[in-house]
Amino acid sequence: MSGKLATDYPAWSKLQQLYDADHTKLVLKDLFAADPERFNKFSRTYDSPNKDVHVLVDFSKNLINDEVFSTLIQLAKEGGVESARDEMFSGKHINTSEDRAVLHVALRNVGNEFKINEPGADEVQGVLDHMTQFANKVRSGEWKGYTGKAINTIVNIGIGGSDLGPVMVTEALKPYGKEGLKCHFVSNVDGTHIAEITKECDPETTLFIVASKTFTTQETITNAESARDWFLQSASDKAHIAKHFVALSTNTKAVEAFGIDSANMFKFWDWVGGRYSLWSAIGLPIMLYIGPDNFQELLAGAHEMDKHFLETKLEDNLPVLLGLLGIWYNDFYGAQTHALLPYDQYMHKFADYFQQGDMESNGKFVTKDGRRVTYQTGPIIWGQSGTNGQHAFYQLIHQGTKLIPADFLAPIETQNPVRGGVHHKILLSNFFAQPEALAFGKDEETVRKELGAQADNEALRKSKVFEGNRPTNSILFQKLTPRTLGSLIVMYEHKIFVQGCIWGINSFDQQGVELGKILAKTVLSQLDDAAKVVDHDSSTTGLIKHYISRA
Ligand SMILES: O=P(O)(O)OC[C@H]1O[C@@H](O)[C@@H](O)[C@@H](O)[C@@H]1O
Repeated sequence: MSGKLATDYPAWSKLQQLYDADHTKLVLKDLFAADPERFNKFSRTYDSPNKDVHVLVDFSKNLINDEVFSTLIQLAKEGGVESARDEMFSGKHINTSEDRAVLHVALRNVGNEFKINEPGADEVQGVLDHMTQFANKVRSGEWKGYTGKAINTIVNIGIGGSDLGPVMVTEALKPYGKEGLKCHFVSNVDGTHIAEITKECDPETTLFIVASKTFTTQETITNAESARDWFLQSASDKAHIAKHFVALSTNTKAVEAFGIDSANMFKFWDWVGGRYSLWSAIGLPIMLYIGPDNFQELLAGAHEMDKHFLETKLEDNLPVLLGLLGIWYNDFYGAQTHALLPYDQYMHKFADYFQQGDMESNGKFVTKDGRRVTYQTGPIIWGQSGTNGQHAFYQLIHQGTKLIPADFLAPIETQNPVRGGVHHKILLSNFFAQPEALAFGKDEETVRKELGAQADNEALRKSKVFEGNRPTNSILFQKLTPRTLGSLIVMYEHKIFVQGCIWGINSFDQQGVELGKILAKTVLSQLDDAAKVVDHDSSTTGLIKHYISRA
């Protein structure tokens, strides 16, 4: 990356000029009327080499014209997206603050197509084999618990990147999950989480997966210790831990100190960021649930999208296009948020997953060379599955005062063609209608006609107007298979990369999560005695003392 500010690029200045001069003219109704080819011009299809992943990205309902589009592409060129991408794939230490390579692409390097020399990259297949052997044993019932029974419940204990990926993917790929195998996820340090989950578990048939890159995360270690206590209440003998606890980590010493046999540790490497780790050993709960073959499909779909990102020219490159469009709204229109709206119930955790993926990556105010940015960086990511969102927050997207660019995602084929597919047709009709309504709205004249005798009621009339011109991407994919999901996740991963590159920030550290952790440690040491509560402001002191006085 160049160490430049985004504002240094001529294309950035040109985009500002285009926005200032033209944004009032970028009216979707007019742009579509003026160009019958707009859909063809501003949409792209992606087909995987063997055609089993198909994705259509329609970005024609964005507030762009030819000039804005070509200037955005120019921005990607000037911003060095291509060279930064090549540096990432080659293993250069682009995570500069931690002096690390960023090689999640090495975790799904199916067929070893990319030549990667980073230490550890040659161990990826060995760990996958280890995971596969283990998953096969558990899934077949060969792996026995301490009383000789097979495992029927897995509990992943992890947080952040060691939780959200496996949660999202196991939910998304439920149709591929092993029947009779229950998957639970404990993340929150709130004792309620582990207490409620263990109520649903039988110690004789439960496998705990302690997932932590560092193996020092307070929440995870606390939950793992509580799970171990709960388990030993029944199993008594510590020797039984080996059959019921495995670890996913980069920290062998800490895993052994916890009492987990290193033979039951699945390793990964410091060049795997937490929020990019579901492809690594962190994916073990996914593999246990959907099986090694489907996990391999997930990796294959991811790898194919990596290749697309690496080899496709910028104008046709899906992550690049999504990234640039996001910058247009984030930095020129002043949009604060971006909504992810999957019309597939199985993807109900998709927005949660990319909240971490995007916001922990690009929520940064200094550039890689330590300068404060003078522009907006990462957007607030939010959303939920359609059609639920429509009956909750779409009011604000349609008629609120904020611009909320949104991605609509939907499968052409449903996994559940209930009553001959009637549900899916209704679902998809909403998927098509909402972006149409957002783009074209409803003007006052139309409302007046519809209202008839009531049209003179001005307040009523105005309340029914939809201004429209609200931008969306519509992303249609064939079916939510493991391979397709792998491709979709990676499309968004690299979108985040493209944006971080242009903003000149390090998308791969997360210093912003540290301060709160340190302060919490200090507070924890003071919570049992009011006399110990020192060195805080009066608000924090008051709150802690109030708690102590009533606890
Ligand atoms: O996997 P471990 O090390 O427990 O970290 C879990 C999570 O911790 C948070 O503080 C963040 O830094 C996340 O990026 C990370 O995924």
